[in-house]
Amino acid sequence: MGNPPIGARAEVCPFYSDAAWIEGRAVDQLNEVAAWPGMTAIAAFPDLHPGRHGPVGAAFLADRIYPQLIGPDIGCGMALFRLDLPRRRLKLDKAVRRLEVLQDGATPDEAAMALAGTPGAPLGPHGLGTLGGGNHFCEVQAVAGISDPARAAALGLARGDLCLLVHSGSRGHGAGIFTGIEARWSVGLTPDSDAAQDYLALHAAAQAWARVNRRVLADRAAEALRCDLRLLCDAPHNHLARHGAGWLHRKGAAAPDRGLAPLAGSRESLSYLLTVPKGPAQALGSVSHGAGRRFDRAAMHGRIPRVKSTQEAMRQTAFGGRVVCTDRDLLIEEAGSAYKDPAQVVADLASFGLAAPILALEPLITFKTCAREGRT
Ligand SMILES: Nc1nc2c(ncn2[C@@H]2O[C@H](COP(=O)(O)O)[C@@H](O)[C@H]2O)c(=O)[nH]1
Ligand SMILES: [Mn+2]
Repeated sequence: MGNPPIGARAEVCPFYSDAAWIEGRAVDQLNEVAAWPGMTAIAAFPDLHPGRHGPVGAAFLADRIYPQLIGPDIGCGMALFRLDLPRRRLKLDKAVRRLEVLQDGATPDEAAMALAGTPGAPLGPHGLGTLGGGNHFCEVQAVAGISDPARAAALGLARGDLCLLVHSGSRGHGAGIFTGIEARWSVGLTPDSDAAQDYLALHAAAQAWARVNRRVLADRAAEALRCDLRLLCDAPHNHLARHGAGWLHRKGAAAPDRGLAPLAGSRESLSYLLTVPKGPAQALGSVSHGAGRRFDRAAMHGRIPRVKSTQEAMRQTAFGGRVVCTDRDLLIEEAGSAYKDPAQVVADLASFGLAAPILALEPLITFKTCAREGRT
């Protein structure tokens, strides 16, 4: 393939309509990354928004490896499970109390057992079974509407059924790997260099660790709710993968799992389960995983007053759901109004033939953090 000549730019393919809320700063970032050495193609999705080292909500194909496009949360993803629990048996306040165990993380024995024999094992058990901060969450949801009855039935899902959506990644492990390599990334790592090989090995471990973490979180939530659960799909959205002769960097762009991907809205809007067909080659086998930020964290502090009455009100949602978040800054920064309209994101993806909704999920309990000493 060879490097493009200096001044050449990767083709940027936007998969969003004029109705999408896209910040100019995110488009500027796309254009900057398009001019990076060795960048060959970029797909931008309707959840696109500015990020620290490049835009979020996009997939980047290059002939070399840019760790900064993946960022610290290597392997972050969304796993959706069906809960074997009738909705009438879910008592919200009791369930909220029981879910507080999620703050603790796995015991060392549980963690060691869950990691044993996986590529994540060398990273060790520290932090396993914890969500982390920011927009990570574990959410009990109910099927609120079905758009594709045949696919929903094939997945064993009907209106009112309960699901669990877990959004988490590799915690401090990914961050440590990223910091360790930081000084060497600026023009990308050539794939056969020692630095690239080291990064790839650590990246693979972090990605596997993150997947185990989502499973452990889900198992602990199901145990707390006294029910069984079944995995529907686990789609990572911050990672590096081979793609033809190049390296595909997904930054907030999901790799579908067996043709399925969750699309998270916010704690105050619907989320969706999508079916993802092969789609156009320019989409680089990727799709949106969320609604995407509309306002950054600092802006949210200007939009929502930090007063007690407002904070209390934010712990209940328009769906009658509960939000477990004792961190007052996080409660504001992650309010539903921080995010774009997920229905518009889904409509844009559908109009480009990238995905179609199977069903919509309403949030019942969004667990983020509670005032209880965790294990880690
Ligand atoms: N159902 C919920 N969705 C949420 C919540 N907080 C954020 N989100 C959505 O998830 C993605 C995550 O983005 P990432 O870049 O950190 O991977 C975000 O775009 C939101 O649309 C929530 O509490 N519940
Ligand atoms: Mn994420």
